[in-house]
Amino acid sequence: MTQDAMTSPEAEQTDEQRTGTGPTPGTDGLADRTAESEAETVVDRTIIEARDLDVYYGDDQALQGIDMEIPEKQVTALIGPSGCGKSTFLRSINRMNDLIDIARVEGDLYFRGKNVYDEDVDPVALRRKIGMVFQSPNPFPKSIRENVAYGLKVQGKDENVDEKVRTALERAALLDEVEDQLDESGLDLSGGQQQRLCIARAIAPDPEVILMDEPASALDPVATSKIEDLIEDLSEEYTVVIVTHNMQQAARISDKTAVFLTGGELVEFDDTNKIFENPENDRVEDYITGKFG
Ligand SMILES: Nc1ncnc2c1ncn2[C@@H]1O[C@H](COP(=O)(O)OP(=O)(O)OP(=O)(O)O)[C@@H](O)[C@H]1O
Repeated sequence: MTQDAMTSPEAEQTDEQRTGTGPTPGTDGLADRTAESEAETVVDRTIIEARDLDVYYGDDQALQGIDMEIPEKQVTALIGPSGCGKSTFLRSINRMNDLIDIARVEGDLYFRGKNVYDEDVDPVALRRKIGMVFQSPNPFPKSIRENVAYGLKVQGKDENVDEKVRTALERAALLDEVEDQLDESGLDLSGGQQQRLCIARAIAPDPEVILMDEPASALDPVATSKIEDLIEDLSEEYTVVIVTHNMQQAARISDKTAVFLTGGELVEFDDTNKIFENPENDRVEDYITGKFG
């Protein structure tokens, strides 16, 4: 998927708006971060948990029985050969697969202990807590300021928009470069700057999780390096889950690595050092050492 459906007007229109009254606070069925984080401060706390998750496209099964616990405020990389289901898993976390007619999900996917597939979860609200950045930088054909302010306006967060825009640009390591051109088109920026603008757009509504689907694959090495530094910085504040084809990138920036292999199986999930230095599974070792894939 190349379209930034997470933050696009189409995504807001396509999704059915549902108002939930679940067991957790709020009207979207989802827990409130402040209340939870005050209650508990545990290192390596799980924020996303998949339990026996299967995803099908029509009759074809793309993911098989995935079990995974993703820790809060760390970088988790999803790696594996083409077609093994990495993007499908990423999209299942914030229900982007809902937008694909033939996609069907079975099993459980919890965000802070709440199953995101429960009836009372509003997928649009879920995507505000779990933002997404795609492979190709795709700013709207609008000013830099409007690009970042988009998510805030949709939510009716109209107060202090300029300040919030600046904060998001600063967190995305872009403010210094664009401070004097906030009213110029986002499309006039370089590819790397456009991708950081898309990251600023994703973080402006203050999500808890940022999903990234090969965010640097269309960029040159210098721009890639900036995005990698940024991802490491972002993980102090956010949970980052990133799909990458680049094993060196996964090794450089992630804390945990999940290795998917053909058939949509999660073969190994562990600390990144362990996966790259001493994997348990022979097929993972073969993949890491380039014997296949
Ligand atoms: N929208 C879709 N409709 C039908 N089948 C799909 C769709 N998206 C993915 N698939 C299929 O599901 C399987 C997993 O695809 P997915 O894109 O999740 O894998 P991936 O590991 O992210 O691949 P890549 O690294 O090439 O992006 C593949 O067989 C793919 O053809």
